[in-house]
Amino acid sequence: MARDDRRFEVKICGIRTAEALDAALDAGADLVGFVHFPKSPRHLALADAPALVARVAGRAGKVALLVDPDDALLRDVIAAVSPDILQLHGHETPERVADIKARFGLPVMKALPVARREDLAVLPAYAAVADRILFDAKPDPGALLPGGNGRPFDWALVAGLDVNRPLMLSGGLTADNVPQALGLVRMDGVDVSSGVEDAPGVKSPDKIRAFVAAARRAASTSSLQDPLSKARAS
Ligand SMILES: O=C(O)c1ccccc1N[C@@H]1O[C@H](COP(=O)(O)O)[C@@H](O)[C@H]1O
Repeated sequence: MARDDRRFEVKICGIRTAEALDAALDAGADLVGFVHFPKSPRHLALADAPALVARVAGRAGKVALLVDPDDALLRDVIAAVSPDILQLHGHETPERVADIKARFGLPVMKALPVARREDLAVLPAYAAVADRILFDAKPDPGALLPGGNGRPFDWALVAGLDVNRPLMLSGGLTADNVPQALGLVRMDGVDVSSGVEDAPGVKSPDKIRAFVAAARRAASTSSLQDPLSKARAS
């Protein structure tokens, strides 16, 4: 599908409470993310997942976020969350991404950590097997979390990419900076966790509403911009 025909998607990630979920759904988020990673302050225990995700009731796509999961964990998370998309946010190789897709029959969004242009060398290999690509800031070596650090990267690095897959931007996005980000790069969607929180793991309904509105406004003008893409094409 050509990029212009795709709906711009807003994802609110790291949801653990009914209040946050309802805020995301009422604000019109397209995707809601549930983190299964015990080191994260946004970790959603499998036992708590079914009751929470039942509230989604088809109003948004459900994304299960995992970090280097083995097959047993994937099976358990899929049973508890019934996700529409698996988000792989670890060091999964392209071969493992293809293997997970084949085994579990769900679309996969692969997160790629970005700090420098060289980090994008792996993009073609992942774009060949993943259904979507998510760009996130590369964490510092030894960081506790591979994502969800509330940290932006140089968005210009992902401007003007020619990839036949939906691309999402994440990493330190907020209602305040998402217009600037989408003014610089054209993306198929944005993903946020820390930027809609009052404290790590504590979502703010007000910030969720503000982010969804700001992202939608910015996306509606972004397709006219992407100055770096235009400069590269000419
Ligand atoms: O949110 C987490 O705790 C998390 C844990 C492990 C891997 C990824 C995680 N979050 C994802 O990271 C990006 C950026 O988040 P932020 O907005 O900078 O906080 C986003 O895709 C989250 O889904």
